[in-house]
Amino acid sequence: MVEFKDVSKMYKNNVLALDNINFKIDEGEFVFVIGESGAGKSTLLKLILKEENPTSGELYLFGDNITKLRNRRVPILRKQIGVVFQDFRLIDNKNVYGNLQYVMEILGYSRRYIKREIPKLLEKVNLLGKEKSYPYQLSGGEQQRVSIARALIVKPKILIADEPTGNLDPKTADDIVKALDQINKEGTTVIMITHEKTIVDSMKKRVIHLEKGKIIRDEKGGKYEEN
Ligand SMILES: Nc1ncnc2c1ncn2[C@@H]1O[C@H](COP(=O)(O)OP(=O)(O)OP(=O)(O)O)[C@@H](O)[C@H]1O
Repeated sequence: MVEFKDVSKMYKNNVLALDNINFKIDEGEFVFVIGESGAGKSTLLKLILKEENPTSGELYLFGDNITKLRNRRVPILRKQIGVVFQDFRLIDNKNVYGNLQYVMEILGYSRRYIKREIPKLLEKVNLLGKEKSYPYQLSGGEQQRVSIARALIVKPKILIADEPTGNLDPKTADDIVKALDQINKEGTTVIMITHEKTIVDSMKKRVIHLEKGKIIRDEKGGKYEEN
């Protein structure tokens, strides 16, 4: 589903953010990407989303080599990937329903479909009944669940979560990870960047550990730190 073959990324300032990366993520996997600040985690995501291109190596997504994908084809690729950010990125002056509706309208879905689909999305993240609430009326965990629902609009094959629990207390963080786990169990591949040791240790999922642009560990059922 995602494959990096000898991928390196050097930015224009000569920083080598990724150094000969090799890994493959299969359909249905749940993978944590961990590593210190500057290890290259965000760069890895940017390559998957085609926000950046590798300096060398080959990148495969859904079986296609996307290394040299034409710009006009990038939106089609992105529609298959949902993204969740640490800072939620909701629209403050739209309520929960409006936040989802807005994105769906931009994507060109019909009014009927939107009306039918929003309750299903909210049900998935356990937010039915909160349609009329504005972001400021929601807890951090609820806001993050709205952003997860928004990421699910396109029915993505892959959900990428970039430190989704970074702004949340431990209990709420745990709920968010459980929501992601449930989405994974329903078939979506999940890639989650995190710094939270307790979450990684409790989930016992695959761990890809980056250090200075290199993968220093890729372990199934791994922990945050090596045993
Ligand atoms: N657009 C850019 N131009 C130049 N250098 C960059 C750029 N983006 C990232 N870098 C550098 O590449 C390296 C990897 O950065 P990256 O953002 O991928 O790390 P990270 O693991 O996501 O860090 P953090 O946990 O702090 O978000 C760092 O040395 C960073 O300064």
